[in-house]
Amino acid sequence: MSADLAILITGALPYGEESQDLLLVDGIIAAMGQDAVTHPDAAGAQRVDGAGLIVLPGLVDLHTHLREPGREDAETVETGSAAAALGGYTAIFAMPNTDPTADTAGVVEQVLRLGQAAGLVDVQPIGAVTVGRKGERLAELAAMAHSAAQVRVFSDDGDCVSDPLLMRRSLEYVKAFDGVIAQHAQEPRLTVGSQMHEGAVSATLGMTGWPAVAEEAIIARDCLLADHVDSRLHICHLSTAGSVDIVAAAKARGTKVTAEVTPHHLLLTDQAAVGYDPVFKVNPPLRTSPDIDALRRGLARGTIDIVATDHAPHAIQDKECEWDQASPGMLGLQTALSIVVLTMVEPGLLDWRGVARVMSEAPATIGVLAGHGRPIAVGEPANLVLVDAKAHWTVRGSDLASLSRNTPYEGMELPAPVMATFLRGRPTVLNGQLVG
Ligand SMILES: NC(=O)N[C@@H](CC(=O)O)C(=O)O
Ligand SMILES: [Zn+2]
Ligand SMILES: [Zn+2]
Repeated sequence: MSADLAILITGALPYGEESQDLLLVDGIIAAMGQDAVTHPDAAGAQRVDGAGLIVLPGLVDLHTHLREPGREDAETVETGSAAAALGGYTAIFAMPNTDPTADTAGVVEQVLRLGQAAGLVDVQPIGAVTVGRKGERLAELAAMAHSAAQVRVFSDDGDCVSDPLLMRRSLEYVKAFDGVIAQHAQEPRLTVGSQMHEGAVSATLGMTGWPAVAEEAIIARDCLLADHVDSRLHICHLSTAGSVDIVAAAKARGTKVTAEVTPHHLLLTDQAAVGYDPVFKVNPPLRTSPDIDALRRGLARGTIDIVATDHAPHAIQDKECEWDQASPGMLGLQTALSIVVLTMVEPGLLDWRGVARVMSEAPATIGVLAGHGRPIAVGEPANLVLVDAKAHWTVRGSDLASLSRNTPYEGMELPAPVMATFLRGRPTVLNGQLVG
């Protein structure tokens, strides 16, 4: 019997290593190398020319904002899924700061089903820690965990779970189902009215600052809490050199803490604010060059576990306005891999195995997501991305699949465009374009 769906990728380079053919049959990597060509399903397979292209496991984003339900003018599950597939992702975790908040089994199941209907990536909902993300009482974490969405990651992202007792209780609670609390580390009292990083540039511009200590104080507290109750803690969008040191110290004493950095915090600094263009307004704010150096080194040596996009689409009227009125956040899904290549691979800080680790394997492990972040090997799910490491592309917000245009990289020429993405052996992207 012949296969329903067979694809032969010829001459591609798994992890940037030696050239091989890969045969994908009915969602699985059926054969590799010489066996791929002699396999009975190879003759009838659709051929994809992979000559010279890097093959990685499909990317996994632990931190995406889709704006559905509630702000479908800024992004929908479908448009965000398209941006993700074009960026090389096969799975994304959707943050719960929607309207209504994803704090019940009903809402997380709605997001799950919208993702399945779009069918471009696996959309895995994140549940809110507290009801309405108000930081007052715990949401029904177990109901979300045991729902069809099988939520394992919980976060009040956009806001910090600042009450230490609620934070402790949530950490203890999610242990029952191997859950993790993903903390947006921002001490609210130290960041009242903050607009950008507190430092020399904010002083010159006369903007209210968000000091590094407002992030670091919460990370230190939560590492101690996670250690005390022996639970899993994940730190969202870590942005300062001091935060890297705190996480390194906590890991050294055995705390179950993991951490993420965004592409924009690996590249951009608070200097970007001098033109008062709100496209550069983001939480946590863009920091300084020494912070960037520490983040890159932290990611290279594993103190920081993953890169997550914090893809945060915002409608034009929420971004193209006065800086202090603008919503914080920037697009990330379609540019993340290119920025990681620019900031980590090209300077020699990370090889392609390292990229697979920080953008696919480790995020899937932290989020307890089966079928993603798996090795490129026979018998494994065919979730794959093909990247042209020798080519470049120019970022145009108007060309991106997102409904919003708030990319901080407008007009920049970036390396390593995504050429193809496969979700369970089916192409979602070919020749850099969405399929179907
Ligand atoms: N990162 C941001 O600046 N904004 C995020 C919220 C968040 O990640 O804190 C958003 O939802 O827009
Ligand atoms: Zn956040
Ligand atoms: Zn976020």
